[in-house]
Amino acid sequence: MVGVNVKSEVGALKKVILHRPGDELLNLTPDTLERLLFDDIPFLEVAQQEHDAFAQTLRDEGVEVVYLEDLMADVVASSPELRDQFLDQWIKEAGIHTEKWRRIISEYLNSEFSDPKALVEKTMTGINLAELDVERSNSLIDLVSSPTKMVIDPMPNLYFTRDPFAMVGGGVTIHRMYSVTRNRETLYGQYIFDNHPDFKGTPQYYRRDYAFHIEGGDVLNINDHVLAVGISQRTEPDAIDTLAAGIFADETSTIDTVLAFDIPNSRAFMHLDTVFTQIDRDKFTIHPGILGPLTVFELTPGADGKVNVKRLDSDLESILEKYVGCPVKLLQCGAGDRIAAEREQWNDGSNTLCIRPGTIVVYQRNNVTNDFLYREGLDLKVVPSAELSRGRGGPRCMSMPAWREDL
Ligand SMILES: NC(=[NH2+])NCCC[C@H](N)C(=O)O
Repeated sequence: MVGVNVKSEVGALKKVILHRPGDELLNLTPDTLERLLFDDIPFLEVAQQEHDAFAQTLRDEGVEVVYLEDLMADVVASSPELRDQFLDQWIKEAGIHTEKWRRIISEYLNSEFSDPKALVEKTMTGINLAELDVERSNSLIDLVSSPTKMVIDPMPNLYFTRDPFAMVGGGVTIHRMYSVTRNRETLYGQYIFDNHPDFKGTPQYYRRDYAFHIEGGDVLNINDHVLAVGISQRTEPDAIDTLAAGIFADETSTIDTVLAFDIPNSRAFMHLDTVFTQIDRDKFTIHPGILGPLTVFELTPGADGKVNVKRLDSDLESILEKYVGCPVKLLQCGAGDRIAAEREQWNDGSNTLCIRPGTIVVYQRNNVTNDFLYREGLDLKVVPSAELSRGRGGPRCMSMPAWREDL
């Protein structure tokens, strides 16, 4: 399958991009957790088993699973120039600005990581000072620095492939991220969408060097005419304006309406998909905590490339009914129990991945919400989640659909 096609949240999933959590998780420490956006340190071996179970669940449902690290390894293997250019940029964006350290790091990578996939994985893992062959002179580093400090940070959030880029219809948005730590992740997407034979030529509606931040957890494809984007901790309204103008200007795109959902700015609700996902043609899961404070704006093409914006003064259900085109049902995380709702939302109870209308992947630990969805007639594919959930992301966060069948 070449190119991308994602014109809904629920059309039969055919191809998805994942990242198997790797040694980057071993470089999380209590001191860096907050900055690296984790709440605890996952046990890597079990996190990998859980992730493999997630990938197998998708394969069993006929989905082609491709890994970000393999796509990037293909790019690195395809040309020595691209490989060098990527490494230079990766070193620079890791905050290494002196000639001396650039040389030490690139020599280390070139001598120890000749295999393209090992090299790509190393760029994800980060580099510890102790790994580098630095002469132990009487320099200040030797005297006061810890020999085991990170020279280059890991990228532990990479297994949330939902966020650094997002498919919008037949195009892609490559993001400027909210946090320094996640901004480096988008390099892989940029190289893959610029160079990989399976993705090259896909229209790019947003680029990583734009000024405003936006993340894929906020981007929901309602149908081939309507895109929903969250205004959240991670996505600025200015980015949605820019994105809407880019989509409306592309003649190949059929999207004529962007809905901006203004959700409260908090860690628990970092993206729209942490509180709201579509699970069937006419059903959504929702965290009751956002129902009150939610405001929705409609963006449509105006004259001379401008974008018209209008505030929608009705409740969420009526808004969805209008744009989805049929009566909709909002199923609440926690099944009406407020404590269960908050507990399970924190562990991604309303963050589901739809495989086809009515069939969804959910985390095992959210049993109150899962029982409720089961009783409402949904077909649940339950995956283990004790370790993966410590990164604060669920099945939707851990997956980037590249191809869904049209509805
Ligand atoms: N689409 C999502 N909800 N992604 C969740 C990402 C979690 C990650 N630790 C972060 O804070 O960025």
